Amino acid sequence: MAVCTAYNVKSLNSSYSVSTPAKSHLGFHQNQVFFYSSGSKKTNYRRSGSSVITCADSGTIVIGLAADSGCGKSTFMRRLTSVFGGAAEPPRGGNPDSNTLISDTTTVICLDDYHSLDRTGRKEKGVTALDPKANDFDLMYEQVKAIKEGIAVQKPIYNHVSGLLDPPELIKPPKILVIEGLHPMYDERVRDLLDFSIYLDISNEVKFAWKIQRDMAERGHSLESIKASIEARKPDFDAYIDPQKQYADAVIEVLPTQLIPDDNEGKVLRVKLIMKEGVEFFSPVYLFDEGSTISWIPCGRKLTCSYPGIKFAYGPDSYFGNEVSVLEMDGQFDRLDELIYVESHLSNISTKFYGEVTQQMLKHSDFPGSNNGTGLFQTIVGLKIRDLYEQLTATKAGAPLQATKA
Ligand SMILES: Nc1ncnc2c1ncn2[C@@H]1O[C@H](COP(=O)(O)OP(=O)(O)OP(=O)(O)O)[C@@H](O)[C@H]1O
Ligand SMILES: O=C(CO)[C@H](O)[C@H](O)COP(=O)(O)O
Repeated sequence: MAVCTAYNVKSLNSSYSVSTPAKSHLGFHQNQVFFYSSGSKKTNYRRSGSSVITCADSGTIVIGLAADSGCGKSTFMRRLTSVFGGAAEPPRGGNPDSNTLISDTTTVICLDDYHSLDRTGRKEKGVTALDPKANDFDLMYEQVKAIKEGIAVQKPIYNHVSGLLDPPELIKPPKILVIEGLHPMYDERVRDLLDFSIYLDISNEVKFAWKIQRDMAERGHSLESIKASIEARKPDFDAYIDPQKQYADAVIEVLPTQLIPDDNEGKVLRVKLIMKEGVEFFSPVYLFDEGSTISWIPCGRKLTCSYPGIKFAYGPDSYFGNEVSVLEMDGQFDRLDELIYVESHLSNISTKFYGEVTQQMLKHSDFPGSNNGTGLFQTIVGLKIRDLYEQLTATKAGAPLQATKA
């Protein structure tokens, strides 16, 4: 959707005419003229006289979400889509093994679709899917750029069931495109297209515990095969995936709890939300007092906590040489409805009404991590993305036009 505004247009009257495919969506207000159209980024509108007005498209906003496999990307995407008030579904009538999820506002594409080598090809060449050699970054860049500019693309599909590359599917430009997967911030060209980026940083101990839970309980894998798969991926994970966190605007870091000495169960988690300072349209969340260093145990009269309790921390820090604010939660909630007490002490959470975070968390209490900092911080980042989208769209829509003589 292009929303174009021309300022200081003199002598507007009903005889003003515009030769544009969007003529029916022309609107006047005071001395401004608004055009609404769909299509590519720049559209020229010719006035009946001789001036040409160039206007900018509000375009597609692109969000990058990076994490290793099995680290909560799908769960995060479901929380994000819900913040925009919809449910995401695979493209209708398309490949049943498509990795894409579409809702009214968002389209989530999985970057596994840019694997250039299929499962057999990787095996033959002795490379993992994490190796850049197994991925087509030129195509990823071209297609994300095209979508950002309002152009639909035929994106390949990597079929996780067969391990083959399936025929492509059509991706139309949405309001928000989320590119999720192993490498959204690896290639500098793709990275530069991102309006906001998130890295889910799951420590090895926790990743192992989650993998066991899913792949052993739900997929029937053995403990040995899970260990072997994590070990086999580790060198490439360290070389190509993990370094991307230095570029992220927000990092959700998940660590074992510090509340239970030598805990190795991985059930109680310590979660940090690391937020870069100075990112346009993103103001970091804070606890009590912006910029201060705070330690807070909220358990007591207003928050029920069983062993080992809950501890929050907040303060400024440095992360890969960048100034950041860090909000931390260790422990888990006993009663989600009491989360409102914590929410009311957080600021800059970009809610539209009092208690929206608590409402979202209660709505999805069955999602993994809903009783701890993973669910809380994913929900908050979802709200921040909505806020960023609204600010970016408003800014682009209101950007002064360059009016030039034809
Ligand atoms: N916050 C969490 N707390 C506990 N377990 C979690 C959490 N997030 C994810 N998990 C576990 O990890 C599994 C994978 O989560 P999810 O499907 O969201 O990850 P993913 O990154 O999309 O995985 P993949 O890339 O393999 O599809 C879940 O089934 C669950 O067992
Ligand atoms: O890391 C992964 C997903 O993020 C997968 O391992 C990768 O896509 C390879 O797929 P498959 O397991 O089907 O061979």
